[in-house]
Amino acid sequence: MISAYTGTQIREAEKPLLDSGMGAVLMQRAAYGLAHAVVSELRTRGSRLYGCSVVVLTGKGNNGGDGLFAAAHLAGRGMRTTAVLAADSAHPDALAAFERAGGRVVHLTEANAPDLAAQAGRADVVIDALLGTGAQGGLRGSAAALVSLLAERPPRLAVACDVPSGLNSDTGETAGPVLFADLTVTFGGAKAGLLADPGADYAGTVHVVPIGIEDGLPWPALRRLEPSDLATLLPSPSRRSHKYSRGVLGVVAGSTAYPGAAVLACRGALAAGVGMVRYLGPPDVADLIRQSCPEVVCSTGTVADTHVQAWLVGSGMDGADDEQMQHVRDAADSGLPTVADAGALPALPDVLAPQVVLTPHAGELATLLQRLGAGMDREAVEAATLAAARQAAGLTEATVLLKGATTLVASPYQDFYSQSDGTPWLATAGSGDVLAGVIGALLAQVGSDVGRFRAAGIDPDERWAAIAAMAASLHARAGAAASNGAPLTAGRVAEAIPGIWDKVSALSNQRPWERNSRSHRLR
Ligand SMILES: NC(=O)C1=CN([C@@H]2O[C@H](COP(=O)(O)OP(=O)(O)OC[C@H]3O[C@@H](n4cnc5c(N)ncnc54)[C@H](O)[C@@H]3O)[C@@H](O)[C@H]2O)[C@@H](O)CC1
Ligand SMILES: Nc1ncnc2c1ncn2[C@@H]1O[C@H](COP(=O)(O)OP(=O)(O)O)[C@@H](O)[C@H]1O
Ligand SMILES: [K+]
Repeated sequence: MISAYTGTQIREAEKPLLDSGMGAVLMQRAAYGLAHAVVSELRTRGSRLYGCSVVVLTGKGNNGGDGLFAAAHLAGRGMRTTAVLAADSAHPDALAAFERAGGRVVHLTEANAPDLAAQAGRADVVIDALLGTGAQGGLRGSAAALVSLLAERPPRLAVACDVPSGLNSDTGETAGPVLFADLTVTFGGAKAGLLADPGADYAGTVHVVPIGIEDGLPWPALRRLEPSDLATLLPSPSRRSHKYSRGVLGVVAGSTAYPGAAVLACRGALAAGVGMVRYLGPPDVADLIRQSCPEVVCSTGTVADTHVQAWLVGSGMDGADDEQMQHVRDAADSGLPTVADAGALPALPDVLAPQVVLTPHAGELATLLQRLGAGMDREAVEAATLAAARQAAGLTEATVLLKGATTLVASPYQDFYSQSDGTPWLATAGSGDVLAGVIGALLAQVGSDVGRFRAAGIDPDERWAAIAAMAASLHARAGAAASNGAPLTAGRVAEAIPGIWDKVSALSNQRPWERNSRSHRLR
């Protein structure tokens, strides 16, 4: 499990060490980790090190200090280093070390910003050390001008020091221009803003460098499940299992206009290991399901007389079908874990419960928030995904999974997950229906297995968010595997799920020391 923290949490964890006079040591660790990451990245790219040109953009705070000390290390390896000082001062010890190592210093002004941007654009490496966790708002003045110009002609390798400057390290929100990084080298722990869109767009690959504050870190602001977590959390049947003990999912989905959504939701659920799927819906949709997924049991009863462990409601549903909408409300009211997708979202009461997992994309979340009186349109949701998901979970008291390139899950309590394991090829019609099926299948199988989550360090009351994150990760990994860089259809995402399940389950046999490393990369 990868944990991410707000800038404030990281600074509080640093404080006892700073108070005991360890500040310079922490900075050296950060700078060495940054320099080492730059060297590794250049080697991976097959670039030479000696004579390689490095431009470090520096602000006046400790972030600039990290950048200057790192550049001093790189100068010591024979790289041609230039520091662009964007403020009227710079970290004095770091600047002195940089100059001693033979680095060249230039001062940024409004007038020379275009020249320096052109120079940085030609460099082999640009290190962005303008602002870190101490940023108040975005880049301003000549630093903003430089970064805007650099965006037009980006360098071969842009490396952000701790966070891309101008990005809010707590939320991933931006104010003003931000340089897109290929690699963000972040210190002491991942910052939550690097794992939530739009911050994740700017961060590139995130590399965490431990600096010795890790034991003082609090409960993370955000977590990310890794394959080894899936290996621990995914169920496997015991020798005496039968289809009912393995979990039955009830599906209320599809309409005459969108019958395929019900089929895809059922396929997602079947592929994700559920013991049985029972379908409740219009006869024409049921006929299509019988033809496409003969494993599904179609019935005509009500929610109350359909015996299941979890419900999936809403995919491809038509709000005009009163009977179906009544099923949706009954399922959400049943107390059973329920995934509520697409057409179910407008039909549900405002206040729900944590075992109800809502699965909006940004547009649907904006509509939901507007209904609840929180005025956010789609653009506002996309600009502040973490805040929007948190607000929706708080207002509805449900678990909210916000779909997108990064999928965020917010529990109504304190747990948040960010999964980004997929491929943009997943943005294809029906892909969300498959995801709803996977969530439903996992709710039915492990929703009541409190011990499984407690053993994995997850508060049992917060397990609904963990289940949604597990499903998002499985779905995204299946999509990436099925696509392999080429176009994808939703049905193929479902087909790829058992293969991914098998692959990650194999990790549970791995030796624990193979799962840990001191410094790690986030995919
Ligand atoms: N505290 C420590 O000992 C450590 C801090 N580390 C580094 O220190 C960074 C935090 O350092 P600081 O607290 O000095 O903060 P920053 O370096 O992020 O920047 C703060 C400085 O920039 C100015 N500033 C803030 N917002 C601005 C804006 N929008 N435009 C222009 N100037 C602005 C502030 O007045 C302040 O002088 C971390 O991101 C990390 O890189 C690491 O060296 C590890 C150890
Ligand atoms: N750019 C992207 N990169 C990775 N995954 C994406 C991207 N865009 C969308 N997805 C994923 O694809 C799925 C799309 O779901 P949704 O928008 O509900 O589509 P539909 O309604 O057609 O089924 C979600 O799981 C979402 O997280
Ligand atoms: K930075």
